[in-house]
Amino acid sequence: MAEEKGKPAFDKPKIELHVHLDGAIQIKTIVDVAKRRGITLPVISEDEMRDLVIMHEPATLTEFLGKFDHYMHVIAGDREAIKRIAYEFVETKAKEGVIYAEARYSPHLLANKGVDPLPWDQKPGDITPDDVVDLVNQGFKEGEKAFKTKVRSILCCMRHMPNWSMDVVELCKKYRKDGVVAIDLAGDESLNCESYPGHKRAFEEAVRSEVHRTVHAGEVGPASVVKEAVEVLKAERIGHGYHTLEDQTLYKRLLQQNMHFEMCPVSSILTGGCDPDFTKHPLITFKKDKANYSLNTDDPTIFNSTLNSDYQVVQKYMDFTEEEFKRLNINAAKSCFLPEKEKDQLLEQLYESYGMVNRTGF
Ligand SMILES: O=c1[nH]cnc2c1ncn2[C@@H]1O[C@H](CO)[C@@H](O)[C@H]1O
Repeated sequence: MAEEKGKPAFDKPKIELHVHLDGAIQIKTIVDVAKRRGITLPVISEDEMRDLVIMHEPATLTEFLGKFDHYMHVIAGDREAIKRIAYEFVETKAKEGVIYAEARYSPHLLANKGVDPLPWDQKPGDITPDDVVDLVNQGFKEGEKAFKTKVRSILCCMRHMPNWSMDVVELCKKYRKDGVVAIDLAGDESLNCESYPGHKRAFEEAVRSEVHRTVHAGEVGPASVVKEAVEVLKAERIGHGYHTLEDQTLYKRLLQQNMHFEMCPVSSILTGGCDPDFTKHPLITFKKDKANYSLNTDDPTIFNSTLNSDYQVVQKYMDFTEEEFKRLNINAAKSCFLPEKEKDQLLEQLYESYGMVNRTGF
């Protein structure tokens, strides 16, 4: 899904709330780091590597998650690489006109010490999940200085690794005043929490310590996963949530509660979450109902996309207007996990650049 040429669909400041740091790594960086570390990749050139990593056709979430296996071992366990991907992330977002982003990742999946089992068949090293958070913070801070885009982290628990989740919430608490704004649950949502109490306990601790919460739910899985995210894990935002529409009672209740849905249109097709016909996309219903949602890239490396691709798709196939783009970005700012004062400043910045004197109705 290459970016279409021409003028950006919405050439104004934007907010992005759902993007995986490890799904937003430049292919060039992967190839460079592999060379420096003497890691052999399955292919040689940057073009071949891109071809291997990107999804060309709609597939399944499981096939999509398999794409990370091609390159995570290159970045994991390497200080310079972890810092570099964070710094370059800020640069990319600044170029896309994003003034504030919440980037998510699993600190465990980038570590090579203090994580059981060690991911990606790595040799043991000296980078713990805590070190990973610190390195990403350094990259984001240097990036913010250079490119003026603010980025904060959301730390992911992984559905298939419930024994990591307590660590994740503890890291959220430790870094709450230093770059980390929330906890997430990512990975294969067919594994529910009833059978994985580790996540439930971590999210209970998040509630107790006032750590913000978002959960991947209803992306490819049924509405019951969304229900569980809201009722059991006390999610304040839903990652994706397309399949919420299959339970109209739940959908109406969440509309009433003004629940925020982090929508990723390009992603939703390629992961098999939604019908490939964009003109039938659930987002059209969310828009009609004036729901609270944002537009996001999710994993731009693997979808070969930019934030503009997502804006272009909804403009072209779902009749999104400039007014709707403004409305959804204001909703994103209102639903972001920054402290209230910083959130107000962000909103002011949007109102001003959108030329909105009358702020009612949004
Ligand atoms: O769309 C998605 N749905 C569920 N899990 C995802 C998605 N994109 C990425 N990840 C998973 O989240 C981890 C941390 O960033 C990634 O390594 C990947 O396994």
